[in-house]
Amino acid sequence: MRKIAFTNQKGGTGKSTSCINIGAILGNMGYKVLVIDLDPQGNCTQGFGLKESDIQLKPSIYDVLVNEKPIEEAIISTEYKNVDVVSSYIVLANAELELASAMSRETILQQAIIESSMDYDYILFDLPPNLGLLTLNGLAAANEVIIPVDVGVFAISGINQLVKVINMVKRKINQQLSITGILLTKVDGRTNLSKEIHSSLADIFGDKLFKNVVHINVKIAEAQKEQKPVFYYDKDCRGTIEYKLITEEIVDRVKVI
Ligand SMILES: Nc1ncnc2c1ncn2[C@@H]1O[C@H](COP(=O)(O)OP(=O)(O)OP(=O)(O)O)[C@@H](O)[C@H]1O
Repeated sequence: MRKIAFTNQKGGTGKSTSCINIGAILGNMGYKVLVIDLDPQGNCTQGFGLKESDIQLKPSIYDVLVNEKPIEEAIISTEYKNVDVVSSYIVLANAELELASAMSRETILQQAIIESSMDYDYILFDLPPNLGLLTLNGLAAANEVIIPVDVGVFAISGINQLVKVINMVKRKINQQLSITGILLTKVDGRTNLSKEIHSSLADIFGDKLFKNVVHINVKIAEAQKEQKPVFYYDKDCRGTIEYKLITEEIVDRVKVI
């Protein structure tokens, strides 16, 4: 079972978009996929078309973390092939405070997954835009990390800080964790800036930088507004094609420990 966390403490870098679209494409390829939404904004939950009425019928990730509900009880199936979701909504924002004095608070999700009998090919975690307790739980439960980087607002200092946190989690709570890839999102093909950033990230991260990138594509944003993965919104648009290429890279990528 591959467990991949999408993380970047910067907001709006394409974490949810990548999680939704890569999850949908993996599912369509025949892999069994669970998407765990760890962001109180619930973008991934909504991105798979789940409505408040679907969410209220089941425990959410909040109940798994704070109320010790077994994670299997929080699984909701979506209308998209092979994709299930553990949902999140705004109440999850309280978890940071409510768990502040809990025992082993960074590894609650890791334990919940270990204790479950879930059988997925891929678990994808959408993490919030900060380096708090929810992010730590995601990094502790995953064994791989993908860092979506918005080239338009890129800052190397932010990536360096994130890599330090990932290394700290690896040393202290999860030796399995490794960076699978840096994914450039919202690339504007008309500017040289993207090319410069691509080559400076390639110098630092070498093979870890995905060969494929995601360009700015209006269909991706439209699909998200319609609460659908772009693959199911427009099969032939550039956004779908690029996310398919990236998903193939993820499937083929040999883990670098
Ligand atoms: N390639 C793209 N082309 C056009 N719009 C995009 C693209 N990728 C993401 N977006 C849009 O950018 C916005 C932010 O994306 P997204 O929600 O995936 O970022 P995030 O990193 O998950 O954000 P947050 O940090 O707030 O959780 C969304 O409105 C999304 O539709």
